[in-house]
Amino acid sequence: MSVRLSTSNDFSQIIDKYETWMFDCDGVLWQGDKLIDGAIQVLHLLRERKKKVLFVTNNATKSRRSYKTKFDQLGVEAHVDEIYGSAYATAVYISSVMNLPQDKKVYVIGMAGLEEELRDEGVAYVGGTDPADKTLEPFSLETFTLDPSVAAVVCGLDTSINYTKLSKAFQYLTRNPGCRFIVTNEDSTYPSAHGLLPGAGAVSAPLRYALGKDPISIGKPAKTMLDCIKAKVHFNPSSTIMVGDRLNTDILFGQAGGVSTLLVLTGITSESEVTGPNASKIVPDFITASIGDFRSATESFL
Ligand SMILES: C[C@H](OP(=O)(O)O)C(=O)O
Ligand SMILES: [Mg+2]
Repeated sequence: MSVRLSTSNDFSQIIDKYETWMFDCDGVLWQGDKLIDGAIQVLHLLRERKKKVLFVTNNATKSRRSYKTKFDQLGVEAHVDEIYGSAYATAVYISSVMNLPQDKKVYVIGMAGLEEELRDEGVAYVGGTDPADKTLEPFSLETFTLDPSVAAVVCGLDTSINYTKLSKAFQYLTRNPGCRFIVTNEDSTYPSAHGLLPGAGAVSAPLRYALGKDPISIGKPAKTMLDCIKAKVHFNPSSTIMVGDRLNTDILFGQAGGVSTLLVLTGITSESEVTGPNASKIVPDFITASIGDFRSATESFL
């Protein structure tokens, strides 16, 4: 059973216990461009207490650099080397784990942030934000020229997803021998400031269905994301806590990495999913309504 945090003493004890804090972003720190109440103060408090702060997001629409800009615009202190996004982890996976040969490239379904991370890792790509693919014209297989150097299809959240992109991806995956199918993450939904929208998993779902094949998924809960963090940051799992709003990504990710987990209820997961009669089998160590609740920890030091 999860421990429900409520008193200022509960929050103080958690702060004392954990040295490394991994924060999910959408649904924990913000919803779209709207900050969660108290997030700035709580992050400030953790930094004051010399905690290590990391941001671990499945949202692949932004690169680490563009996340830094978002943090700056929202007035939240963050440094590029603290930010781990699934776009970055995907680019690192392709360049350093898959070792994509220099003469090969990937076909991208995704946005500018994913392209930026691929460029930074020296991965050549086609598709993505190319205006030629951003069309509502019917796709013509007759006039399509298959690029034999495409060795992987990478799919992330793409708010301009269309039939042309899906068809091209399908052609590469079925006609280029050995072409790999990689997704940045599989979140079924995305918590915008105004409510839920289809997530990256929903964007790649038509391809999975058409191919009858599961992709390699890089983001939480996959170990690939954790390996990417471990390659750069040293942390002791027993004094690390993962704070997230989704059970099957954030909380599973934390559990797989052997770190403690805290669920907040400002994003995807509702209270009934953790406490109701049909509660999920994924049980976080701690639950609180919002990250802002940690502000009350300051009260116990007054
Ligand atoms: C919602 C998720 O981002 P995260 O919650 O991991 O920051 C995503 O954009 O798929
Ligand atoms: Mg989230």
